[in-house]
Amino acid sequence: MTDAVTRAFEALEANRRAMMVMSLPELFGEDPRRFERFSLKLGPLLMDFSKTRVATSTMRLLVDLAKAAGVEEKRDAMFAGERINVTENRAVLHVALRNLSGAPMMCDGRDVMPEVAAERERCFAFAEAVRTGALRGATGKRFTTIVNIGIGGSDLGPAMAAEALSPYIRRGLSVRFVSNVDGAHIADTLRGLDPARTLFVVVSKTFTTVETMTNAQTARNWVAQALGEDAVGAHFAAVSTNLAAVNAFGIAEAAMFRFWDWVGGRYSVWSAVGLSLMIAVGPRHFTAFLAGAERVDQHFRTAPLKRNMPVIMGLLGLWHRNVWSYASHAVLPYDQRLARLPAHLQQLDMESLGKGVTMEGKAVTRPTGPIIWGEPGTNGQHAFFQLLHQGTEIVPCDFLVAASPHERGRRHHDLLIANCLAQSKAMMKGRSFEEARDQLIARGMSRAEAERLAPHRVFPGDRPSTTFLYRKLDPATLGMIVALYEHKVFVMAAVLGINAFDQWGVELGKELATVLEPLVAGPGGAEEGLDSSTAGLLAQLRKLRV
Ligand SMILES: O=P(O)(O)OC[C@H]1O[C@H](O)[C@H](O)[C@@H](O)[C@@H]1O
Repeated sequence: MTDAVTRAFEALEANRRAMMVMSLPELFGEDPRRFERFSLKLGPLLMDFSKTRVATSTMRLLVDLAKAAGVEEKRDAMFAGERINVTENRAVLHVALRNLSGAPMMCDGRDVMPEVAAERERCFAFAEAVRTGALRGATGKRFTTIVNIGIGGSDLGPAMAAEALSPYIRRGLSVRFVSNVDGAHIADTLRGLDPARTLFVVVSKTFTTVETMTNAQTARNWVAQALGEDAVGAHFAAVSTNLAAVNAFGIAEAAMFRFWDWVGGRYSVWSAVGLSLMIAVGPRHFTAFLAGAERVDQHFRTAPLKRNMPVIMGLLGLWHRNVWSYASHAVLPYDQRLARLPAHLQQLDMESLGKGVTMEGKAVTRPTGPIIWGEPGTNGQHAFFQLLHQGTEIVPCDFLVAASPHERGRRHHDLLIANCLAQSKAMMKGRSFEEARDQLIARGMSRAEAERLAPHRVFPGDRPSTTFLYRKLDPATLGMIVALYEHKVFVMAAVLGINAFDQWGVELGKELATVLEPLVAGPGGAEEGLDSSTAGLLAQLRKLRV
């Protein structure tokens, strides 16, 4: 971390201390224009961060922090195709995948746009053929179910988006996702499916991931058993960067769709990794999804920092994580179809920001990414919101809600919105002891009893939240939301000086699993040298196994 960044953080620390004399309700009280001052609009989407504890001075200092850290230069380096993923020596160009303008994007001195466009066209043609029935299973029946086999970035993005866009899925088609190596997952996924009408899309950047390969093999056997070995080819497509491994699995080149090493797994839904989604919603809606993201990219590249939505999201993330020391961040979509958004953002944010060393390999001096978690409202209200309102941890929250639903009839949606607004208001405003007590007395309770109960009914308030309000959860808006969070993460990593694009932290467990698998499968007696916990668990496993 450079001296300039350290100084910018120190100035923010001082700002925090100064801010502590005023509560959020007081900030609202003193400035009737607080909402206008601390909200941003981008097309159909509004971001209201007036309920975070910031003043104009805070925002100025946060922008100074971004400048000191060279966020703009780093952003431009990403768009210019520089190898900013220094530990894997790769460029980071998922933005090229949604560059519908076709303007050149360079990687190693070459414009990648022609091959991006060509591969997208191949995917679209394949998707259309499945949708229209031009492409059928081995017995001549139309496909009615697409099963996406993948994990991590090869699962979460498309799974999240397919659920979010379910109103746009073609009638008569359904899409399922299987990821876990737990055999229960594929067993439950395949139950009730007709092999003759099922198309598998095996998605793996590396095509070596053990979960995906194991599930793909099981699916292959399932098809072969029902329809015969010769039928297998007609029921599989693959998405990967590893052509040789796809061939070795027996999937023909015509049914293989590729992407590039400059697309990180958690940033890959925009590529052929979105094939299942393309089949489900069709090329037109998928293009709208890309266009939403492209709109955010253009904004991220050109808007001044202080009015740049993903920049502000990232800076508020740093304000909360690094200046106020809040350890977690909740994503609360008041939009049931965004149920998998928290899981997608967990990978996006925690694999990107869960780092302990800087780009130069030195231990970081400040905390890095927060813990990301969440569930849709209103469900969460009846579960963990208790802690959000009265617990001792302060958790900054993102609320997301659409102005209009896809469904007819307004009652459900009016209730949904009212609840969303009520929660962020309650977090901000809280309820004092006196208010709680007087409320109880007004309901006819004795003063003594009211004073006994009131402490339990106090809400400290002053808890920060940001609300994203959008017209409707359509493909373009979903594209915007996902791209906003991607760039938010970019901004945080840029300031913290860490590499957002590698994930070495997932390797050790994989290596150890490879060593342990033969011990789990074997007859025992090979535990020598193992720690006593692992050895003890293996011994007990043998006793318990039926
Ligand atoms: O697409 P694949 O190569 O199968 O990788 C799937 C996932 O597994 C890895 O372990 C990484 O942690 C993820 O970033 C990646 O998305």
